[in-house]
Amino acid sequence: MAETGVVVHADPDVLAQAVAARLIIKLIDAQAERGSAGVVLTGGRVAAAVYRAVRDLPASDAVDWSRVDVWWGDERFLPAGDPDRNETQARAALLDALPLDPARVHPMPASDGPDGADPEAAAARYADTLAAAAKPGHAALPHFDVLMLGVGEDGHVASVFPEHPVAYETRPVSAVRGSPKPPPIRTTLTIPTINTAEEVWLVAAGTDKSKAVGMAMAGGGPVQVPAAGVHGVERTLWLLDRAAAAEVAPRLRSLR
Ligand SMILES: O=C1O[C@H](COP(=O)(O)O)[C@@H](O)[C@H](O)[C@H]1O
Repeated sequence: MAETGVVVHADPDVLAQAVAARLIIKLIDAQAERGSAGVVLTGGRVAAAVYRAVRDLPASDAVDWSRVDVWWGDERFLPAGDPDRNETQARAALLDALPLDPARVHPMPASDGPDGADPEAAAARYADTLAAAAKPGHAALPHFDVLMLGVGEDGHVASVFPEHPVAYETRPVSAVRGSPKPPPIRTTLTIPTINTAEEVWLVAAGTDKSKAVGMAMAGGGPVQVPAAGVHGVERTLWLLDRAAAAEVAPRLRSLR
């Protein structure tokens, strides 16, 4: 049975360091077990801090980065290189410093990419990219060892926003129009796709996240609080700082 864990760290810096260390170990273990590793990145402030911490931790040399597949959970549909793209942020904070195999880095298409400014076509293209990396005989998705998510103040994860049509989407990847958080057009893995990951880590820091985290952990509805609807096949981990954990019931805080 899949387990759920909650780990609360003192502050955002300690949280970023701890998540970075955990990620390095997870990738090392995945490579020892399967020969390669697949990670799904997220965007946002805490994610950027985690990426910088991975870059700066000497233990990251123990990962064979040439055998890591890098995917994204969501993307702001903007031109390549735009500073607001999650890809741009991850490259600047971490990826540019790693000896990755460029063929194994899979950003979501940009708005000046092969499909132009058509996010539905970009989402379909990303679904095809995922399917092409799937193991024969498996569903049309590759193996995700770990999928990281930030948590929005409104409870969104990736670009699945509360009460938005994307919260009901069953295709693997979706365009998002009318996002309540700028920019308005995005692409995202959908909840059913997120929930195929071996481990899902929800990483949140700060008081502004405490309400959403508290509601998600208290069993909020997945359409009203998308963070409540995600889970890993083997493990779901809530990785929080004290401020973000402020509204988590004490009995849930001790889950391991
Ligand atoms: O727009 C987005 O926001 C969320 C949360 O970001 P944060 O800065 O509040 O931590 C992020 O998880 C998502 O990937 C991104 O597109």
